[in-house]
Amino acid sequence: MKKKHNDSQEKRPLLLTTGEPAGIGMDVVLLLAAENKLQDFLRPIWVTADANAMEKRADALIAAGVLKICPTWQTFDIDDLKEEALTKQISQQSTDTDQAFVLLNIPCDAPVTSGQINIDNSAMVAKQLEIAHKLATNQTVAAIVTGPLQKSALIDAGIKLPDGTMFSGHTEFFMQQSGCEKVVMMLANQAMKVALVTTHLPLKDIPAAITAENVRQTVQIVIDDLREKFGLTQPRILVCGLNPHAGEGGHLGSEEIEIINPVLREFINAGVDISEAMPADTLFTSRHLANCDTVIAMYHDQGLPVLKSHGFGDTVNLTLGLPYIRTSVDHGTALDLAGRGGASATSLYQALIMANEMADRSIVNIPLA
Ligand SMILES: N[C@H](C(=O)O)[C@H](O)COP(=O)(O)O
Repeated sequence: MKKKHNDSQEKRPLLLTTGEPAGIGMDVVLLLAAENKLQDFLRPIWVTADANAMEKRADALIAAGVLKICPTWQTFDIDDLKEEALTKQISQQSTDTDQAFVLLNIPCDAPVTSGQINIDNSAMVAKQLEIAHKLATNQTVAAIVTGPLQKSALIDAGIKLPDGTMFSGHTEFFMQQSGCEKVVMMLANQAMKVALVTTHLPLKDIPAAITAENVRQTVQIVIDDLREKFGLTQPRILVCGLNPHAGEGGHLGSEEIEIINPVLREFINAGVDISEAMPADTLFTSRHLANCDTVIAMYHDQGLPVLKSHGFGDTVNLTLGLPYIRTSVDHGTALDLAGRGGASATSLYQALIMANEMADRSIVNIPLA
């Protein structure tokens, strides 16, 4: 593949959604901005938030002694701007390099109180995701980095996924908005990367979701994105079984024999460095992890507790298989810390670093027309 570098592509912004306004999404942006860490990225950082709430949160953090200095930013009302005009207007006006970030103002419908969810503001949270999706799809921004939202608040407000089903997370929202049949949730930190065959499902619904097609699509997306987004040309993958002891030869469950292993053997026979289903309890030991780039787990709480116990706060959540780059923090809204201090911005910083690296890699891989 021929390579080219394109200056305008390189300078495309990273779009950061602050998510739930009562949570710590704005706090962690302000913390990074005050430490001049948003300037580490050779790209503009665009942040979606309510402008008034952001100012009040900065005041609260200064009053709490958490921020020594108040970072400065430039605010744009995006409601008035069509996406095509947005980049032009912002790049014309944002000439002041002292500004830590560009704030895309999405007003809340109700006043924001730190730590207190108000479901009247859930539409504003959903709007952040819609705008992020639009700006990533039309390539105005190089990547989306999402802050935490409160899933229950969106559900209680009656906000649905694009297909009309219950809101269950960014992952499913961006998948449906993009028209993807399947995406893969992966969480990554220094210790390991864990990708999931199923995402936000009740435990009782998981066995039915472990189909040959789901396993096959998951593995293929993981392979493709490890190559494309992480630059791993020959990824080494270990796969958890669904049942204890990976089914103990069929005595503790048959999914491994009937569904999972036949699919994994297709990949093994095609030359992919991937295991058959392994007992999850021993897979996650250093002996196995030392020789593996990614673990594929069958469900959320099979893989993520192990990963988060090795680095909660330094972990990045990302969505594989989307037509754009999306990374995210590994934590929730931490309502008890909002506006008070105590929130850590390390996961957001790691999510920005990962999105930035992936965006740089995607420029190098743009084929010449
Ligand atoms: N499963 C995610 C985690 O453990 O961090 C979290 O629920 C966020 O999911 P979304 O990115 O789909 O909102």
